Amino acid sequence: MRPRSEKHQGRPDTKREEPFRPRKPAPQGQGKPDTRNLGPRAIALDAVGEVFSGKAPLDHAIASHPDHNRLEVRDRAFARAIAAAAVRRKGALEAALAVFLDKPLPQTADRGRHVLLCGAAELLVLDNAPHAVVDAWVTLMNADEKTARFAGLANAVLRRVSERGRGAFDGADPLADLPDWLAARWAKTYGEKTARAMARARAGVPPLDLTPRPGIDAGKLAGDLGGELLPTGSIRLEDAGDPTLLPGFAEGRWWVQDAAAALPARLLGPKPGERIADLCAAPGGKTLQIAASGAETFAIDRAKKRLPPVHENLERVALNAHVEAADATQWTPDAPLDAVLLDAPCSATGTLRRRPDVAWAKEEADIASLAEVQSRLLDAAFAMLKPGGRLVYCTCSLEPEEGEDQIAAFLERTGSARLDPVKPGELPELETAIDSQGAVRTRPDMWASLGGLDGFYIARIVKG
Ligand SMILES: C[S@@+](CC[C@H](N)C(=O)[O-])C[C@H]1O[C@@H](n2cnc3c(N)ncnc32)[C@H](O)[C@@H]1O
Repeated sequence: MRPRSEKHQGRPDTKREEPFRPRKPAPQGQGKPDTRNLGPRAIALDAVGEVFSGKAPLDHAIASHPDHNRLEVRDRAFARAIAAAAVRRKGALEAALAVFLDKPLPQTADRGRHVLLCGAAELLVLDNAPHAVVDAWVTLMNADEKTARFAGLANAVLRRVSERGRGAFDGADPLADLPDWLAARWAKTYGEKTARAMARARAGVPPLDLTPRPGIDAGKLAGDLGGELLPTGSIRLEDAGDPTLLPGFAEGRWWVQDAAAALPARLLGPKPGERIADLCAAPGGKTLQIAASGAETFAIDRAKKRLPPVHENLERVALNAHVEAADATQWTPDAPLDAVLLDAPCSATGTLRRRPDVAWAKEEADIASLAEVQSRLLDAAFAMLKPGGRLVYCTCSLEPEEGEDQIAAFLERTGSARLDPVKPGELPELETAIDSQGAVRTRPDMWASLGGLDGFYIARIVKG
């Protein structure tokens, strides 16, 4: 299974990026622009502006748009598909546009540039009908006095992109889709070749991964769902549609969780009767794994507003946990714990294939401040353990400061801590993800033939 192109893709959550054909092409009227049927595109355009200016994450920008609630569900999905494609493939789309632009639009013309980007995204990523696409984006360019002067240019450029833009788009360097600071970082950390493979792997929208509830026949469930059972136990589906409509959702037979995100709790190895804390728990994917083992589970998260999904997930899957809103650096258990899972807040650069906007919501300086938070959380988590207790630390980041460097510094300052190396048999067909210390580093370009996986760092530590 390979990563799919955007036109066939879906997100891991309940929202999907789906192919879309406008019901009716926007009319080619003269004079006052006709903005009928432009609602989803206008929302996508505003959302792209919010993402690139760092004002809001993509889903929030779309859902909080004043016109969002007026759209049918199908049109909301269309708005998201356009905006996500424009954000995900920014560099490649700009490369295709540049071929037909004598010079770039001025720096002051952000909105005009975003019109071209969204139009090109529809043409080259979503493969929508060129005539309707060009008409709609030219009309939108014309509809705003700040961009109207570029309407003629948009018409000419988007037409040419639809006819001859494919080569430049397909040939573009995938690293150009990322903010410059992140592309440079990945190249420095992993080398140009691997960094490019990582960027390429996040260019397509990933499949949907599910974690089956323990005790369920995962092979049979995979067959029932038309999916594939992955070597580490997750089930992978392509073109799954809305997960809440899939068989077994309501009965709690599985939950949505990237195959890499399912590894930390598996490597923790929770056992019935153990007392285990999941310290940064919301929305609760790893809490469910721990609770399903029969361990007494404490799900702690600082963000109270992120806790309702934890409760809803536990209820749907019919599992129990003590759920509490608390800062994990302040929270203390009644008695020392058998194990702690710390899925620390991070830059989330490992999840770009699922959330392409994440790269634009962060700056390089954020990594150092997040690393400080992670360091405090690590110390607090370790203090909660009884002697012999286990700590699994993980982040969905590809940055060493939030992974390898973080754990090296922790082991250096904590005499009673030792790394418990992950054994090859614990990660079937993913043995290459185990580093020389016995920690785990997954990357989006791994498991290429199976459809890739998110980037995670995972270390298992024992208290001496
Ligand atoms: C990566 S997410 C956790 C995802 C979750 N473990 C899962 O698998 O569904 C990080 C979480 O850390 C929480 N968080 C950040 N700082 C925290 C702190 N000091 N104490 C507790 N939770 C914190 C955030 O609210 C966020 O929900």
